[in-house]
Amino acid sequence: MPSADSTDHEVPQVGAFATLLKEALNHAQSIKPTASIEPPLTKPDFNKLLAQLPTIFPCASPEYTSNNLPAEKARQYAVVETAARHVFSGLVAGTVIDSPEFVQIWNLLDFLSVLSDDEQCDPALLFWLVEELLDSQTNEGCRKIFDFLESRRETIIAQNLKQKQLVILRSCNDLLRRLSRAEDTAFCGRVFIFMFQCFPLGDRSSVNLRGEYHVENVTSYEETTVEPDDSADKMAVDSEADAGKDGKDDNKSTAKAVSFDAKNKPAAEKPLDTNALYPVFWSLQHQFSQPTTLFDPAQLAKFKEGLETTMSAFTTVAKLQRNTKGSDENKIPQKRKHSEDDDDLRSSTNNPKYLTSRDLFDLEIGDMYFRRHILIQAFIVLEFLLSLTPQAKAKLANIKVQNRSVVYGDQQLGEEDAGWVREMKKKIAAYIQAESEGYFFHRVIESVISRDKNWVRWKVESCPPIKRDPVSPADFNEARASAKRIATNKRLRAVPMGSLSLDFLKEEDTESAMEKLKEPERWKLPELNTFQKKIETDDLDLDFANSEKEKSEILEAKASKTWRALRIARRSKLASFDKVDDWQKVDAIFQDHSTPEPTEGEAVGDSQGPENKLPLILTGPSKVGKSTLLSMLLERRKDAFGKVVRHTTRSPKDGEVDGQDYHFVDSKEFNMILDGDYFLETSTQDGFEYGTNRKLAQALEESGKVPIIELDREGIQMAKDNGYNARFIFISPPTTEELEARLKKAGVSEEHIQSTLKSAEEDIEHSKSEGQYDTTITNDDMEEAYKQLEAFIYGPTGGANGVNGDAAATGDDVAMKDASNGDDAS
Ligand SMILES: Nc1ncnc2c1ncn2[C@@H]1O[C@H](COP(=O)(O)OP(=O)(O)OP(=O)(O)O)[C@@H](O)[C@H]1O
Repeated sequence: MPSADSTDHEVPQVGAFATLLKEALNHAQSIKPTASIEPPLTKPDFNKLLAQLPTIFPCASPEYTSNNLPAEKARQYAVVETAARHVFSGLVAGTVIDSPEFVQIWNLLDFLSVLSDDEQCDPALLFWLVEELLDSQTNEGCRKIFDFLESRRETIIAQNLKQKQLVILRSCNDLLRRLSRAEDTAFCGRVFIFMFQCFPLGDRSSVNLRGEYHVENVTSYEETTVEPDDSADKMAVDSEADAGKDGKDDNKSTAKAVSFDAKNKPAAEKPLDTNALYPVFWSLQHQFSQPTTLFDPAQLAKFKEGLETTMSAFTTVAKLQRNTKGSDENKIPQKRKHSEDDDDLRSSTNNPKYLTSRDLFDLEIGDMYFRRHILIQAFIVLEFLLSLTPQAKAKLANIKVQNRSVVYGDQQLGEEDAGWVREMKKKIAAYIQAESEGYFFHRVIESVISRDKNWVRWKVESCPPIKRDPVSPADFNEARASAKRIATNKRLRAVPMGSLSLDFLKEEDTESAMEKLKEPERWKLPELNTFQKKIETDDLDLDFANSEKEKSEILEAKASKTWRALRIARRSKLASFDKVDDWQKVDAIFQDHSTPEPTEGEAVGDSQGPENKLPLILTGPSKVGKSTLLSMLLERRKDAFGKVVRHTTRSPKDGEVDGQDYHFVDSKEFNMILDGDYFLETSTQDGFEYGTNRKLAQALEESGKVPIIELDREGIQMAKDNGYNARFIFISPPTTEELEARLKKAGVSEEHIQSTLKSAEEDIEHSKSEGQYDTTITNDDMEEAYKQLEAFIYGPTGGANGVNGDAAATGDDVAMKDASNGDDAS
């Protein structure tokens, strides 16, 4: 039994427990002879000592019963705390954190953790001591303490977290206040991560509810201007050779930077004045770190100008880098070589600040990763600006309790500025995507930003609890019953509307009944021309109708016939639809009697799918006929294919049907799909999001259909970057004139026609690069193009993602006739 150390402590139990603690420490040292934090000591290591507790505190025994138990327990906790603090302060005062003896503190904390889980001391005691320990140590020492905390995190927060939360939060916040976020980011990050892991996701204790910015993070740079160096027609090329020749360059980095040598510069390329760019570029950091300064119109104007200058400089740099690629002299620096000194420096400082020396500037902007870093900052600030548009604010209007600190109710971004922001976002997105693995990188940024928007919204909503209560059994049963009600068929008609009677199946003679099923009128579609006569008769009847009622009945009947006729004509006479302006006059669809009969294998309503079930992705210039070919395929090969309809956040236009033209969803739903990583491609147009949900394609595949997706070139690239396995088909126009004619016919404005033709040429050029598409089909004659499409789809099963060499042999015609010289390349 431990003896009471009554000379040191007025309360005998304190002395007794302090002695027990010391025994525990000695025991710990004997079973863990190392001086390291690991391994943690656990309850079985201290079982013998725990068994002695009831001799000091009778209430520590599980069998102990008393009416006064809570008071006795409170007294025990106070005694344990006093003794523990006493031992602890003795140890802290007598050992330094780097010494091997300091392991005693870790052992003491482990013992207290065991006591706490055993309900023999206050649950927060361990953290109170940790708090003191943090206060007593330098930053370096605090890192060690965090090594301990991180190593024990799961066990020390597993029980009674509520009682511990406050002290954890207080210690972490105190520590964060001590550490400069700017200078000790990595450690700050550890502290934050520790907090995030300790607290439930929806806990608002550490949320920056007031939306404060870290305004002390000032980026300083050399403000004095430097005269351009005319002696060398280059932009500060840092090469070892130069540095050797010219003593003046001694202070420059010895790593090779991107070359801006005028000799290698394409004639049209504007030279880049990095001296002028330097202050403009670095001044952006001011607005990046304090976006609210942009409420001042002068600051906003400066920001716009600065970002535009930076973007055009980045574009020039990227072009120069592409042009000089391959030349050893002008290699882009991939990584600086670090000397050993550098390594030492990096391990002792965690300096997230930009190095803003003028000497480094060329090297920095020549580095793609550096440029990306800046562009991410720009993206964040642009998103912030967009949150000030009336449209963005309207989305918050239905939030009842708004956290005004993060809404900026009195600020509004004007239409013109909003337009600029959207354009700039597009520009930056295109820039990022064009660089190495840019699509993937851009997608990551988009996902992070869209997630962040959800957090911002949560803050705007004043952080409502995110934990949902479990559904009560009563609610569950009610939901199940109503789902059943909805899903259960209503009373069925004896014969579904428009269906032929199946009564004959009841007949005794099953064989003849089955024969009747084979009768052509049961499964064959009526001939198109049969409708012509019926519609003509309706027209005649209309002329002789005696009353409005009779007239409307005839009109209804005619509409039904016309609709059915159009559906049949759609399979083979889609081109004649252009001649139909009025639904009352559909003669055009009956006129061409040379409709080709369905060829073998092209059976009407044939549901047989191709052997190769890989999804098909169709692309090609606008109005080349993608949708037309796709509709033909869906119609002629019923049940074999299914179109994957894209999602969008924009509202439906006149005539657009939800689920048919697009899935019209709100941003929240869109972001949920994005967050789930279900989009195989996304794009932004006029501020609205578009995306193809791979789940829809998957669902089609699961139902036995081959999914068909219509995408533009960027979409295809994204799908490929995402590793989407599909067959890629490029639809090419026969000539630019023909494409122009189709564009005109479709009512596209002259200005758009020119830009569409230009991008069509780029698409066609791109399609010729090897491995881009599995096949190219020239859509001259629609039926012929359709045949080629089927031939490819049903043809020999080849690879995908542009590796199908066989596909080119299936009659595809890669080249577009060159309209300018009349050269028919086909
Ligand atoms: N081979 C063809 N000959 C003549 N006209 C055609 C041919 N193929 C398609 N068209 C017509 O061209 C127009 C555009 O076709 P469609 O809408 O299918 O193009 P698209 O490539 O899907 O266009 P977008 O990409 O803009 O959606 C339609 O009026 C269609 O009838």
